[in-house]
This record gives sequence, C-alpha cells and structure tokens, in this order.
Amino acid sequence: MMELLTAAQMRAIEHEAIESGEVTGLDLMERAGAGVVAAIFEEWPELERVGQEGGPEGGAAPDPADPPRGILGKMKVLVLCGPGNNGGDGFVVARLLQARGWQVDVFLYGNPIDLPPDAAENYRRWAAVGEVRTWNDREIRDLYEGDATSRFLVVDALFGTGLTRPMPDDTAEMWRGFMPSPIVSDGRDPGGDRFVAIDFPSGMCSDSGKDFGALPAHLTVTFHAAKIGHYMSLDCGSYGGSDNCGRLRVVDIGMTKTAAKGRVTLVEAGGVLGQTKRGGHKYNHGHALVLSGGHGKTGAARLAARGALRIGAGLVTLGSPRSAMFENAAQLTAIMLHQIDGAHGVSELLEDKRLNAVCLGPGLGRGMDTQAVVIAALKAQRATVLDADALTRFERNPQVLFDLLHEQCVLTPHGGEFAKLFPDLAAKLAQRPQTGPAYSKVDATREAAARAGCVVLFKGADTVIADPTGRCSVNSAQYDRAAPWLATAGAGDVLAGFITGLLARGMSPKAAAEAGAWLHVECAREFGPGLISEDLPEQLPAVLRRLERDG
Ligand SMILES: NC(=O)C1=CN([C@@H]2O[C@H](COP(=O)(O)OP(=O)(O)OC[C@H]3O[C@@H](n4cnc5c(N)ncnc54)[C@H](O)[C@@H]3O)[C@@H](O)[C@H]2O)[C@@H](O)CC1
Ligand SMILES: [K+]
Repeated sequence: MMELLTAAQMRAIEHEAIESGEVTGLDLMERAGAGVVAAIFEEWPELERVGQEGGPEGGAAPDPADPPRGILGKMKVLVLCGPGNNGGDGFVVARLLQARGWQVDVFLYGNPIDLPPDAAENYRRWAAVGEVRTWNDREIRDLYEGDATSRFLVVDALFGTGLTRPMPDDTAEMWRGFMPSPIVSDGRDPGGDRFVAIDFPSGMCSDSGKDFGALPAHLTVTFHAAKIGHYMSLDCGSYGGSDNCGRLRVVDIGMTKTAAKGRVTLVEAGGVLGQTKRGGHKYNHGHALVLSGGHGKTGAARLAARGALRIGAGLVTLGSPRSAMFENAAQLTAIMLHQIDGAHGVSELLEDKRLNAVCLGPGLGRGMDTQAVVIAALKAQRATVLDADALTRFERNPQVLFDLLHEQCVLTPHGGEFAKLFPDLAAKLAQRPQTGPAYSKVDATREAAARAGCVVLFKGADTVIADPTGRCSVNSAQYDRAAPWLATAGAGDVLAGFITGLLARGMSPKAAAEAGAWLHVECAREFGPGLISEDLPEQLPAVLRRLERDG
C-alpha cells in the first residue's frame, strides 16, 4: 500500500538513509534532479528533441512549421531556485538540461552563502557552467513576458517540504505574471509553456495541501513517496490543494525506509481485492437492514439498499414506515420490505440477530423520530453506518450521539455534516494558515474519529478515513482517478449502502469504509459522464470482474 508522508516523516526517512550509509545527501539530490528531468520527458516526450541534433535548438529561431510561439519553435528553461534543498534540486535540473543543449536561466532567491551544504555544492557545480542571477521579481517577469517568440519550461524549485509560512512579498509580482497561464485537464497549457514543480508547487503546504500563495504547476515531481498535501483537495483559497499540482509523478530516489509511525496510506486496488472476494451461500454474506424515510422521501434509502445488495450482502431488507410501504413496494424486487414504525419497531426487528448491519440516514428526515430511531439502532450493537440526517439530527447535542457510538460504527459525513457534528474541528480546518505545517483534513478526521470512538469517513475528492486509534487512509478521486461525475444527488446514499453491504459481509469498519469508497469511485469512472446515482451500483459487476481479473 502506498504511503503518504508528512514533511517530518520524509526528513526522518532521509536522515535514517544517510545515517545508515545507504546513501549520501548529494546522491539523493542528484537522483532527485535527474528524476525531475526524466519525468519531464516522460510527460512531454516531444521536449526530448529540444536542443538535440536534428531537433529545434533551445534558443534557436522558430520552426516555421510550428504555430506561432509553438512548443518546439523556441524553448527556454527558467529555473527558480530557493534558499533550501528544493533550490539544490533546481541547480541539478539546470545543469542536466543545459548539458542536453537547452538554454537555461537560473535565478536564486536568497544568499548563496546561506544555502545548506548539498544545495551549496550544486550551486557551485551549476555556477561552473552557467550564471546564477540574483533574485529580481521584475527581471524574471520581464524575461518571461518580454520574449514573445519563445516558450518556457519553468522549473519551480523555490520551496518544497520546508515551506513554513506564506510566500514572501518579493516573489508576488513574478507570481502574478505567471498566474494567468491556464492549466487544462490533460496537464497542458494551450500556449505551450510548461510549469514543473519540484516536490511541491511553491506556496503549498506539504502536510495539508493548504495554500500559502501557491503557483500552480502542470506537473509536480515528488520523491520517494507522495506527501499528504499532494492528496488534499480542500478548497484552501483561490486554488484548492491538489489542483495546484497538475499531474503528479513520484520518483524513486533509492531509499528503502518507510515511516515508522503515524502512517497514512492511499487506498489502492490491491488492498480492496483481498477484501472483496466472495463465494458461498447467501446466508454467509450477511443481512443488511436499511431504514427508509417516510412517504415521498424513500429514494435515498432504496439507493443505499441497492448498493448494499450489489456489493454482495446476502440479503437486504428495507425497513419502511407504514406511510411509505406502497411507495417502496412498487419499486423493489430483490430487496425485501418490512414495515417498521419508530424506534420501537427498530428495536423489535433487531432482536433478529441475523440482521448484522444497519444503514441509517439517507432520506430519514430530521423529525423527532430520527434521533430516537438512531439511538435504538445503536443500542442494538450492530455494525452501523450513519449518514446524512442520522448525523445532522444530532447537531445540537453531538455528545448524545458520541456516547452511544461503538467500534462497529462508521460515520460518513460530507463537509457540511462534519461541521455540524465537529464544529470546532471544521473551524480549525477552514482557517487560512499563517504557519506550517498547517492543520489538515487528515488531522481533523483523526480527531473526529477519536472523539466519536468509531471510524469516520470524511467525504470529498480526498476522502479521509480514520479510526479511533489514529490509523488513517485517503481514498483519492484525483489525478488519474478523477471522477467529477460523482458530484451528483444520491451518490452519498449509494456509498453508505456499499459500506453497509461490506459490513454485512463481515468486513471490519475501516476496511469496509476503504473498500466501499474505492469501489464507489471506480463505479463512477466505469460509467463516466452522464452518471446518475442509480447507475453506480449497476457498475459494480464490471468493476469487481476487472478487479479480480487484474488482481
Ligand atoms: N528530504 C529528502 O529526502 C530530500 C529532499 N529533497 C529536497 O529538499 C526539499 C526540502 O528541503 P528543505 O528542508 O531545505 O526545505 P525547502 O528547500 O523547501 O525550503 C527551506 C528554506 O526556505 C525557507 N522558507 C520556508 N518558507 C519560507 C517563506 N514562506 N518565505 C521565505 N523563506 C521561506 C526556510 O527558512 C529555509 O531556508 C524537498 O522539498 C526536496 O525538494 C531532495 O533533494 C531529495 C531528498
Ligand atoms: K517547488
């Protein structure tokens, strides 16, 4: 399973690798720089021709066959180096690209004598073959904007994991000059300029993804492992988290260690496959109960029930109040229907121990009954998913809910629901940070899970899943797993159903939340544009088949 690191964990891994004699800091920096260059050519193979024999020269006259300011007409490199080791990586990239025949301009923010040792060494190596220009915001902007016939490869090596505060004022003007360059979804700037961020787009907090004034990139190249901030997509200002990174590539720089403790993992196919294999009799796959809202509010629960059945619960019963029995009966076939009225009805039905997982919330309504129904279900001590109204109904008194939750529960709030149950954590998360590392969605979800005493799945393109012990993972619908179609009414109800179905099959709450969230994104991707929530469960057979085939 891929791990997502904090800056401190990455520093500790580097320190350990150097201390053990496995590698030197200079080796790591050279590999990092070489990795960035390799990633640039993997991302844009056409750039390999720049500066090479038979291809357009870096700095040569435009090729008439290319469109005006066309990508290969005249391509220059602008490397912006900062005062730390991120800048050191930049000097390596400058040297390696110049050696390939590119025309390279390098600016250094800060004083060379203050550079840390490995960065200072790479400063010297570059200075032996090229010029280091002193930082001048205006000059950089003029160079970039004043050359109408060239296209630029801008290498952002200003700040990486060492960024601790908002971007300095004397970089702001240059930043503004760069900002208008639009980034489109395939990672290309239609004008032909390419922005590559080393490790992180400068101005982005590596632990939280929060924005200290970031310069968005088309391509971000990071080392050893992705950092948590690369996968946080919160709206953190005008540019939100991972959107700043463009496409993300992780380069191996030859370190073997992993984070010792406090690991955050990325949910991936391999982890899900082991959990989803099925076989045996329907009675071995559990019996899920989904509670429906009243007349006119039944669709959400049916979506959840369908999700639970498709994901492999042996049996699914929809518990419906009397007022909605006809409405539900008219639209159910494989899902069973049982009349349940109020909290008493829930307690009575759950005397049947075969019902081993319960889903409460979708369409349940915010009436008086909901709170009592949730309390009755929690007292029955089943694996339980609480979503939507089952959460927000406790807005005024979340402690009542926390006192009843147990370790078989999963809460699945989106941002608004999270803020109602955990207002202080949501406020901390929403704050514009002044110092780093900033408070992240990972921090907030971990605190929420500890407070609730159960698994919390905090939804988003960066769904964070944490248990009360601090174990934490991220299910990403970003980068090559982007699924914008998931932002559709009822998608959350299906997710609650997926998790309930997996709980019914006997999975642990955290594993069920992870697998449910991963499959939910895969279903959206399988269907693609035009998706509505009803489509999601129907994609599961194809997704599961593919998972088994490729796994
Ligand atoms: N840790 C590792 O294993 C490796 C790290 N490498 C590189 O090293 C980088 C981390 O290096 P550093 O720890 O030196 O950190 P950075 O190079 O990211 O920046 C640290 C420097 O920036 C200053 N600074 C921070 N925020 C500032 C602000 N807002 N305004 C002005 N100055 C500010 C700090 O005072 C310090 O001088 C990584 O991002 C990566 O690019 C690579 O060389 C490969 C290996
Ligand atoms: K950077």
